[in-house]
Amino acid sequence: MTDKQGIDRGQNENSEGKYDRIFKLLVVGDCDVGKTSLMLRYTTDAFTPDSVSTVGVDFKLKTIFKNGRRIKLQIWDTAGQERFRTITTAYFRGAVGIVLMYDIANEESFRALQEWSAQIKQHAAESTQVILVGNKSDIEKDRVVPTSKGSELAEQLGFLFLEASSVLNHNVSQVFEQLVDAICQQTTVTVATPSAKLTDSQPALRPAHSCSC
Ligand SMILES: Nc1nc2c(ncn2[C@@H]2O[C@H](COP(=O)(O)OP(=O)(O)OP(=O)(O)O)[C@@H](O)[C@H]2O)c(=O)[nH]1
Repeated sequence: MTDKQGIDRGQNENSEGKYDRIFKLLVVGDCDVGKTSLMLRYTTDAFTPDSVSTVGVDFKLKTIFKNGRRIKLQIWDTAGQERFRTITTAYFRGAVGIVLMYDIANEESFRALQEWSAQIKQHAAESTQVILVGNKSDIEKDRVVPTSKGSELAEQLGFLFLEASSVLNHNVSQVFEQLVDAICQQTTVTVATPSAKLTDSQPALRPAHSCSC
């Protein structure tokens, strides 16, 4: 059901099935920090140790239930490689939530967060919620980024923060749940209409409308 302003108030159905809300989320960060693994662990509950480097972008869908509403998450996994940067930043537009990742055993991936946050500020909407994720918390012996450094940076940037491990399935669902909670707490979120196409050549959703979860 769509009201006069074109805002979806009821249940919609498109080729991806029924939903009340659809949120476009993006997973970004340097190469090899574990973006694909996190997305796959969350959407398929599987971990594949020999995952291949993402080329461009890819997405997976997952439906969750919140306050009796069916929320479809459209989770976009982006390539960490610099050569894909122009493509991946185009996908920031229309994202209501971003998972920004680094590897707790890779100092360079942590330093790169300054550049990633600058890209987010430049290309994403001001209302976009961001969660900083220190990944690979299972390899504590190789840790070079203390938890306190991660949480301090997140606080400074105004982002949520968690450490996670796709290997151990530690905090994986919490990453997405906390991000969705933050999105739902806002009064204005981007809502896709039933006609929104899930193609990788059409990354943008419809303009922001007021709604709550
Ligand atoms: N120990 C450990 N290894 C992980 C974890 N998550 C991913 N990895 C490994 O890290 C490597 C990179 O994982 P990917 O998920 O492909 O990383 P990515 O960020 O998607 O990489 P790009 O697509 O190249 O940007 C792979 O060898 C994974 O098996 C984790 O939580 N713990």
